Amino acid sequence: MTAGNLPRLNRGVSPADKAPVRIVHLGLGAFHRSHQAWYTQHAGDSGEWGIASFTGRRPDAAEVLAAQEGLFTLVERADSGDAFEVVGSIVEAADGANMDRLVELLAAPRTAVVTLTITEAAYGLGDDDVPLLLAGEKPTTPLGRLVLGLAARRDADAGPLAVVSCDNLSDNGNVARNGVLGIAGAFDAGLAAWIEENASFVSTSVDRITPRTTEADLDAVAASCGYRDEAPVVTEPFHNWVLSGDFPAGRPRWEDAGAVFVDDIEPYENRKLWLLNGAHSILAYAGQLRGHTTVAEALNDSVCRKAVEEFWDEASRHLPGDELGVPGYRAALLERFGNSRIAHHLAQIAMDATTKLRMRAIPVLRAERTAGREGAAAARMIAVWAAFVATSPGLQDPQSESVADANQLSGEARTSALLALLDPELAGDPAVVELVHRLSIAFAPASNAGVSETAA
Ligand SMILES: NC(=O)c1ccc[n+]([C@@H]2O[C@H](COP(=O)([O-])OP(=O)(O)OC[C@H]3O[C@@H](n4cnc5c(N)ncnc54)[C@H](O)[C@@H]3O)[C@@H](O)[C@H]2O)c1
Ligand SMILES: O=P(O)(O)OC[C@@H](O)[C@@H](O)[C@H](O)[C@H](O)CO
Repeated sequence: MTAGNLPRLNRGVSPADKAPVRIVHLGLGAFHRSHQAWYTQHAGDSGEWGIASFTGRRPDAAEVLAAQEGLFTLVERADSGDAFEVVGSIVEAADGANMDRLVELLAAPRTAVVTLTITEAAYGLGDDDVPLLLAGEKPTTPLGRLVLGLAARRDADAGPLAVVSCDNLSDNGNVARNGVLGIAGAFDAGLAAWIEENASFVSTSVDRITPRTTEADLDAVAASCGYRDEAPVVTEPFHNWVLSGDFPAGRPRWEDAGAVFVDDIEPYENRKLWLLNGAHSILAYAGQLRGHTTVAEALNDSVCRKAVEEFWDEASRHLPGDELGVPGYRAALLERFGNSRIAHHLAQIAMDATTKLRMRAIPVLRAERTAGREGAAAARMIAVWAAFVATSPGLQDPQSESVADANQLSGEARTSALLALLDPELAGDPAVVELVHRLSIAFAPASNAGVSETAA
C-alpha cells in the first residue's frame, strides 16, 4: 500500500475513548501536544479529563487535528531510534476565533483547568483587546479571549478554576494573572474582583524539546504506523513538569506521569530558564552567526559550546541547593542538545529575543555584578544577540521597531540602545555597555572567521 492509500488516523483506525472536556487549552501547537496532552493521557484518571484545545492565530492546526478526531502520533525521537504513540487526550480542536465555543466551555461548571502555551510575547498583547471588549466586539488575543470566557463563567456562577501557564516565562503564573487582571480591570472592575477571588493562577516550569514537525516526519509515521497522520509531533524522550499552585476544581493526576508539585517554584524555573533556555539563546545567535542551523550543530562548535559552558558556570553560582542537582542537569542537557536526530532549528529559538533575554541573561548578569564579578558570560548572551540583529534586521520581536531604531545607531550607542530594551538601568552603566559591546564585536560576522576559543 502506498502512503497515499493509507487510511487517515482517527478514532476508528486507532480506537480511543473520548473523555469529557474538563480542560480548555489556548495555543494549540506542537509543545502543548508533546507535553500537557501527553501528561494528561498518562494520568491515572485520564478517562475523566478531555482537553478542548484552541489555536492562537490561525485555524489550520485545529482543522487538521479535528479531521483526525483530535488524535495525533507522538514520535519520541531518541538517539537510538523512534517510538510511536497515539495520543487521544485532545477530544476537541477548535479555531481560537471561535468565541462562542470558548465561552460555552469556560462557562461550564465541569471545566476545571485552563492551560496556556501562547508564547512569551503574547502575554503583553492583551491591552489591544480592551477597546474591543468595551465595544462588545470579539477579542483577538489569547488573554483577551480568556477574560471574555471568565466573564461568562462568572455570569453562569460556574465556580472557580485554575489557569496554568505553560510558557517559558519566569513567574509565569503571576505574569498570566497580571495580564488577565489588567485587561479585566480596564473592562469591568467587578469581573476583575471575581477573577481575583475565583481563578487560581498556577506557575509551572515546563520542559520537553519539541521542534516543528516536517514533511519527513509525516512520511516516517506513515511508513511505521500504517496510517496517514497529518499532524504528528516529534519530541525527545525527556519530559519534566514542575507546578506550584491550587486547583480549586480538581485536576488530572499528572503526578502519575512524573509531574512534581512544589511550594516554591522559583529555583526550578531559574534552573530551566537559565540553563536550558539561556543556552538555547546563546546557541541561536552565536550558532547562526557561525553558520549553523540546528542546536546539535552549534553545540558541536567548540566556540559556541564554550560560551554555553561559561554561562552555565556563572548561572550555577545562583542556583543553590543540592535538590536542584545542577551538575546532573547540565550533563543531561549536553546529551539532550547533542541528540542530532532532533533537528531543533536555531531560527525558531532566535525569535522574540527582547522578551526572552530579559529572563535568561539579565538575572544572571545582575546577580554576578551584585557579587562583584563582571558577568561576562551572561553579557555574551546579549552580545551575540546584538551581533545577530545587525545581520538579521527583520527578526521577529515584540519590540522590532525599537530594535530597528537601535540599528540606525553605531558603536556603543547602538549597543546601549539594544541593552536598554532588556534593562534600562544596566544600559546606563558604561562598564556594562563597554563589556557587551566588546564581546559583540568578537562575534560580528566580519571578525567571525577569526573568533577563537580565547577571543570569544
Ligand atoms: N517547543 C518547545 O520545545 C517548548 C518547550 C517548552 C515550552 N514551550 C513554550 O510553548 C510555547 C509554544 O511553543 P510551540 O512549540 O507549541 O509553538 P507553536 O508555534 O507550535 O504553537 C504556538 C501556539 O501559540 C499561538 N501563538 C503564537 N503566537 C501568538 C500570538 N502572538 N498571539 C496569539 N497566539 C499566538 C499559535 O497560534 C499556536 O497556537 C513556546 O513559546 C514556549 O513558551 C515550548
Ligand atoms: O521560544 P522559546 O525560546 O521559549 O522556545 C524555544 C526552545 O528554546 C524551547 O522551546 C525549548 O525547546 C524548551 O523550552 C525545552 O523545554
